[in-house]
Amino acid sequence: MGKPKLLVIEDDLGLQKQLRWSFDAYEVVLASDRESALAQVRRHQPAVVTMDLGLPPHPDSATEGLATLQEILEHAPDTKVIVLSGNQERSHALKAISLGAYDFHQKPFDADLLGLVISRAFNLHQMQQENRRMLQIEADSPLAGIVTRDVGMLRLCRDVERVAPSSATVMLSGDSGSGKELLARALHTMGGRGAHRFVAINCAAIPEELLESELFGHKKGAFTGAGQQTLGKLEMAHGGTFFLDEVGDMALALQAKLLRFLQERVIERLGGRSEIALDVRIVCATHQDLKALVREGRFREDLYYRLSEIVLRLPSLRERGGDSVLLAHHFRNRFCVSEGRPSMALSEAALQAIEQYPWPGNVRELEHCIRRAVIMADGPRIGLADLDLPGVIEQEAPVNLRQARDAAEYKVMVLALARADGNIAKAGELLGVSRPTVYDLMHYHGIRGG
Ligand SMILES: Nc1ncnc2c1ncn2[C@@H]1O[C@H](COP(=O)(O)OP(=O)(O)OP(=O)(O)O)[C@@H](O)[C@H]1O
Repeated sequence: MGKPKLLVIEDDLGLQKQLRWSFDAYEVVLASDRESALAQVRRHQPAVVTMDLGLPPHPDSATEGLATLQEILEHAPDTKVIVLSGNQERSHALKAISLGAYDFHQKPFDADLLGLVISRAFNLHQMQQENRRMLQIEADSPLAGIVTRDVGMLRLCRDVERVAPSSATVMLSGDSGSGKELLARALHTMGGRGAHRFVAINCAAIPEELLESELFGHKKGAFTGAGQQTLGKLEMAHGGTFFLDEVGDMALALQAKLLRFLQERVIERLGGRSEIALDVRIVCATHQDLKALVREGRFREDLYYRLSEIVLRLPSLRERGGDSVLLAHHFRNRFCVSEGRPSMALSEAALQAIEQYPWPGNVRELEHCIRRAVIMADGPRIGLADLDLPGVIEQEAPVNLRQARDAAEYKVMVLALARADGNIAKAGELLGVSRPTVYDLMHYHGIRGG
């Protein structure tokens, strides 16, 4: 990726150069009047612009500058325009802000301070662009609540749309936290059962001896402790959808009862005698290889075929190209709102780590990680350390003497060249070194001549 583009609108050539020297972290493009400024905006679409209000043909008044500002914002309303103004022109600067300028800064400019304002403007612009993209992706979402750009996931969402109106029993297979319940809910609402209940049960989380009454309900006194009649979860889901999570963990005896329900669509409460007919759509999920369990004799083959009329496999998060970063933005937006924090950005290092981390706990792990980071981050930026990812260590500030010297030398070079207005001989005098040494140093630090 190239450097971000900064447009400098300034008719004083000396100042133009000075700004370019000072902000060479950006690709600085220049303009000296309204026409060239608009041409540069159209051509480069810079995120941030610094502008002098006194532009030709009326360098002594703010009219031309304010008109240029208005035209830039009409053409590219997201552009962050920073107005550079003299002390006596405060009212003009305020007028510029009322017309939509992002900020103003007094001349003569202080490179460090203006640098901060510019960098904040770039961050804000980037965040606004990301949010806009996010809203668009959410609006384009193939299924409500599902955020993805991955081809495999998009195909899967289309499959969900297709099977939702049918009465087929669907099995969702995929790693833990990959979104199986989310898809089961989509099947429920899109299958025309949304007015009724979606009831979920996790077979791995409920002790074997309780699971039967959880599923089928019981009559008063059906077993010790059964104080009153209780509806089973299947009955509660009448008219709606019943989601059986981790179905591979169900004990064999109960598997037989579930099979009977799937064949006859009636239940009998524990301790009861009458049969109750139910209209329930069954969706089940597993992270295990059920076929292998069938081979090992731990899962009934006939039940397996009943449950897997249609099998949909969810890719793990690391198989979905680009989705981890996309979801990180999505969760950051969501948690900034729910945790009452102002908008926050994810740092470049954090985004890189998110992209590279394998996410064994899938979307759920990412969701928890971003929630924690939103709560714990000190400033408006989520850094690598805030993510607290196992095995990812933050690069520390250089303690190496050579690196520290290089950094200091670079800073002084830029300053001298700016003061000397790009004149190499003059910069050499200021620095106390010869012209060829200035050239060498410029070459070494990758500083371009102006
Ligand atoms: N594509 C997605 N877009 C947005 N949120 C998602 C997506 N996939 C999953 N989530 C969110 O991630 C979390 C975990 O998803 P879910 O509970 O559906 O996973 P699961 O596969 O059913 O997990 P388990 O197997 O552990 O029960 C939920 O909060 C869900 O809303």
